[in-house]
Amino acid sequence: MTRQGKGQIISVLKRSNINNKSPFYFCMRLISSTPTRLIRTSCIATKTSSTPQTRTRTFITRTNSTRRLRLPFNTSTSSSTPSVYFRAMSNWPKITSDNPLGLDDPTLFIQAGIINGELVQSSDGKTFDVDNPATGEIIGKCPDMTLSDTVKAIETAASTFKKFRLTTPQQRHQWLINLHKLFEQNVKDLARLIVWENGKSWTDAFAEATYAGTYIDWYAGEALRTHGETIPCSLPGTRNFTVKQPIGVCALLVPWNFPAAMIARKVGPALATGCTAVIKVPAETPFTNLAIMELAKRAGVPKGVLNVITTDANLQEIGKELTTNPLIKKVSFTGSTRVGKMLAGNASGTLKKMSLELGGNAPLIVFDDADLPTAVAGTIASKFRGSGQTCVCANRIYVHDKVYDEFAKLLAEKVGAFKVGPGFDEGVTHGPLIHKRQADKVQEHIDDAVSKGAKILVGGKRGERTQFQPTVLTEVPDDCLITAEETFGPLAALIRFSSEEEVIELANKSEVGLAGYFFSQDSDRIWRVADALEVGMVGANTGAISQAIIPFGGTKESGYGKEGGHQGTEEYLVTKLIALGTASKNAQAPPSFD
Ligand SMILES: NC(=O)c1ccc[n+]([C@@H]2O[C@H](COP(=O)([O-])OP(=O)(O)OC[C@H]3O[C@@H](n4cnc5c(N)ncnc54)[C@H](O)[C@@H]3O)[C@@H](O)[C@H]2O)c1
Ligand SMILES: O=CCCC(=O)O
Repeated sequence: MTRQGKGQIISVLKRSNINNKSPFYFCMRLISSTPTRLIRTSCIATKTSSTPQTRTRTFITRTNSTRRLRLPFNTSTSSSTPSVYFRAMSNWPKITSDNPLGLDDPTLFIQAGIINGELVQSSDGKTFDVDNPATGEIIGKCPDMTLSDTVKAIETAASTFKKFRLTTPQQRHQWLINLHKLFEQNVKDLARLIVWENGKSWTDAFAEATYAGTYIDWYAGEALRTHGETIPCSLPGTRNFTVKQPIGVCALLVPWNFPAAMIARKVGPALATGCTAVIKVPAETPFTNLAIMELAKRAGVPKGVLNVITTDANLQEIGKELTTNPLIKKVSFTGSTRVGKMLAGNASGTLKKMSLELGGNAPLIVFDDADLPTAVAGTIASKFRGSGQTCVCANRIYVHDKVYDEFAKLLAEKVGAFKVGPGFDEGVTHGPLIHKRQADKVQEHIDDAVSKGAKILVGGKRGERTQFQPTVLTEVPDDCLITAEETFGPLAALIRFSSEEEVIELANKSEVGLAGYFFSQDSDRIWRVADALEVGMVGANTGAISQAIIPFGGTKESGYGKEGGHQGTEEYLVTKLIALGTASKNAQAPPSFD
């Protein structure tokens, strides 16, 4: 469904009479009866008693805005003024001045940090802007919180922990159940916030918001399953058992690429186990995180349990505080290997428990016995999610010589049909990249590979701002930037191989090892290759592995610790042994046998 309307020309700025080919300019005011933000124009210039000429120009503007357009109409002899039509896409939220992001529930748009349940500004009064990567337009502001704000948040989390640790599993289960219900009820608003600040397509954002909710649901169950053990005892008169206790105050540092799912899979286990937290949200995407905090409050999570720091300028010193302050007992970080190593170095001074979910450089192998349509679908699912800005994205695609050309053709057909644009636009499958530097990196990887002999089969071009066309490169040599480091963008690099031994060696050459994928219909090979890949997660005949119920995490320099599954719960617990003795008169000595 699209909304349609007609714009009003307010003035024609220039009209050349020199020759028929000169363009003219006009200034127009677009008036929409519906509160619509994205407008596409299609201009029809009519020559008196002749066929109208149509020129289409796509741009984004606010409702009722004035815009200067330069369009090459061949109408210098015409006496008529062109008309402007616009179409607003149905996924664009309906905005008003008191609901600038067009949320069903505008109170979910929070531009503040959170300490002890209060919405707070920075102690030095500074703020930073958050923009929409599709347009560069500022969508809101957040406090640029300081070191002293962070210390206050840590102290709040520490004092709240003394009480929160005593809550029952049933209470925590109920809060998480309530929160999951709120995720479901507000899934569209969460998806809208994701599109506004991260830029991903509406379909991707909706899928992410739904996926995030599954972590809350899973950890609602986990709250009831933090069982200890009883252990046979070798000491007379003693019984051994273990209890699982919450580790304490957690520092949770979340990235921008999955603004709902990453916080959900850290906050979920923290709440399930009775930990409190200071959450450092990314400057690019704070609003989805903050909306989730508002939902947690509505779910009944007590104040002081989840404290949020928003910062941009003070990132370094706040990151340091969160990884060195002795009140913090655990750090969970998702981001680059470079930053992860630095934070782990900081945290080693007080031996904090750490979970690090860092960069990947996933190999994806298509063997000659693969079912090619399955391999193409799996490659697309893995490579292009979030426009390639996903830690488990396939990065190096090894294709057997015998099926290389056919696979490349099938993949290019699908990738060529993708539509890149602002995430709310109807039909857009892939949104822009988060930063210009991400788009530059994709460009650099393409240029490097092409200079070494690779060919661009489809895509390869930049679009408006940070847009990048989904790209397939063929004949990529194994010694280029793409194979050495994760692109984190919509670039599928196809590398030839001819034997299983060779490709396993190439796949394992990377110093990181998060995910790996392969496609084969030979059951013996499936066992062999799944065993041989040096990664934390393997997708065999699938490109989609992410689920709340699995242990998500990597090996080598992709980090350590798991998120999701029951393993993810353990990360927030300490196991305590209690050896319970009895009065010596009751203790039975072990019998002796002749
Ligand atoms: N594993 C993932 O899901 C993931 C997510 C984002 C980025 N990355 C990787 O990182 C690369 C660069 O992206 P980036 O520049 O956003 O990554 P980054 O590691 O610089 O940033 C990731 C997160 O860490 C925070 N951060 C950065 N420096 C920090 C510090 N000193 N203290 C505390 N927090 C800090 C950032 O604010 C952000 O929220 C990508 O190309 C990709 O390879 C991976
Ligand atoms: O990019 C990080 C995580 C993505 C996922 O959970 O699949």
